[in-house]
Amino acid sequence: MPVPVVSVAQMRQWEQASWSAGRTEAAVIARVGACLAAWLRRHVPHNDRILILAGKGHNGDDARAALPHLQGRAVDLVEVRDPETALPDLERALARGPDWILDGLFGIGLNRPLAEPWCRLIERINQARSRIVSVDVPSGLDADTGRPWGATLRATCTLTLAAPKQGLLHPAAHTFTGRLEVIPDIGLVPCPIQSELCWTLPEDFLDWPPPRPVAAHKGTFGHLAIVAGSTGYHGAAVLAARAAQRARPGLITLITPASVYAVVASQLQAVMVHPWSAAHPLPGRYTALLFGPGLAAADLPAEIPATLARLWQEANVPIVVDASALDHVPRGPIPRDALRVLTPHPGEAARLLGTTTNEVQSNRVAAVRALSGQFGGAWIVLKGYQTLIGRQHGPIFVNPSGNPDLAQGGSGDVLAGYLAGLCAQPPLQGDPERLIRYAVWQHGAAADALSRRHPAWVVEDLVRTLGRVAPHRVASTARPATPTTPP
Ligand SMILES: NC(=O)C1=CN([C@@H]2O[C@H](COP(=O)(O)OP(=O)(O)OC[C@H]3O[C@@H](n4cnc5c(N)ncnc54)[C@H](O)[C@@H]3O)[C@@H](O)[C@H]2O)[C@H](O)CC1
Ligand SMILES: [K+]
Repeated sequence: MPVPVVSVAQMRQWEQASWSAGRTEAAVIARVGACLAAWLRRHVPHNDRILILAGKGHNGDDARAALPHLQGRAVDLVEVRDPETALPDLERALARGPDWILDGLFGIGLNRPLAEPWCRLIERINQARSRIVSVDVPSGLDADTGRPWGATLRATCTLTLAAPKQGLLHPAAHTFTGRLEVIPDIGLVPCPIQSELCWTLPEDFLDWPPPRPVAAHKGTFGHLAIVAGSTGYHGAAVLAARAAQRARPGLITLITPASVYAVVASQLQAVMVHPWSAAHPLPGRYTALLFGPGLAAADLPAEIPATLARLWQEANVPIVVDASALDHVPRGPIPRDALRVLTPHPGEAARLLGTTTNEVQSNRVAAVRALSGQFGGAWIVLKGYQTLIGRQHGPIFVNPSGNPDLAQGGSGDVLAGYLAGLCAQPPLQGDPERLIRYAVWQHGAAADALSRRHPAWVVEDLVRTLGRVAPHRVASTARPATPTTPP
């Protein structure tokens, strides 16, 4: 289940509900310690030195509770109850050159500006070139607003407990949180809080996509039509088609302008390729349509935008629209039960909304709501760091996977193709919310798997890895998700 994004007050409410139901703080802290240690054992090379900084509140208790589970590792513990008296111990520990610091100085209990000695201590830790893993919140950050209370540790990774705190998702917080991960199960009662924003967990997909029926044949899994590519942009069509293959619909047909037909067709085998013709029956027998990647050249046949506009308003099969094709989607109502998905990046979202990229980025949730409102309640995938998925009403999901190595031309074409390949499959069409969340998560998780092995990967590698990352439970003792070796 995705977890809600919460305020500090809501987190306290959840905590209280747990204690009232008989859960104990001691048991929760012990479990948090075990989860933190499991994360460290998984990510920290065996000979690396770890420094645990334990503050005076429960955030410190959490960090301290990891210690018994790190036997056999080089670990120092420094208790920081007062910044001035702790300084000599801290300097001694830093002189030992810790590779990693587990930051348990302050969590959600920080509720006022930090005095000068605390700020100096925090800046001193930031200067020590260790990788910082923050427990719950980077120490010094206001977990509600995402702004520093004077000084804040700059974490490589923040392991937030039970649910992400709203301030951690604020753009101002990103340089302090580093990569944000959620440890969902710390032993509290089921979450009593509802929130507009929900955080997707890898374990949401442990049973998805469902197993294929033994007697299935290619007709079971639908037929995707992709309308993509144009002079100068033929590669986008090829990438989208190859990514769609990774989603494994029964059949894929790519329809591309005659000007690039030969070069596109020569790069694909299992995908059927046709030159664009207004006579080609759409939606015809297809079970989903993708319009977009590479439909950007000035000489694009005029019937393509017109066909998209007609199908968007009439066709009763799922339609995904990406990239330049977004400009041809008509505003207003869409057929009642037909799936419609738009996948803009912030620049495209700004163009559609008649605003600036900065405006979109400063309130991404509002941008999703506004776009969906304009386009008849369609699903919006607003790409970028922590991609958002949602509609005009209902929950908006934050995707946790992906990393800056995805910032390369073609990665959006790959997402659109993969997403459309899933949309085409009748056995998956009953749960569009999970389908879209899974496509976005898998795309980011494939990038993460590649980056763990080698950062210098290219989009063609992404296509090869897509669909191969197995979802896992966060902070379990199981191995992290890694792709299997491509055949
Ligand atoms: N939320 C949960 O369900 C659980 C959270 N856990 C962890 O506990 C912390 C919150 O613990 P708490 O003791 O309330 O607060 P902190 O550890 O963040 O420490 C606050 C500590 O510092 C004092 N303080 C506040 N502001 C300042 C300041 N500007 N200068 C100096 N001192 C300050 C405050 O008075 C307290 O003494 C949460 O983040 C989780 O890590 C548990 O795991 C249980 C479940
Ligand atoms: K912390």
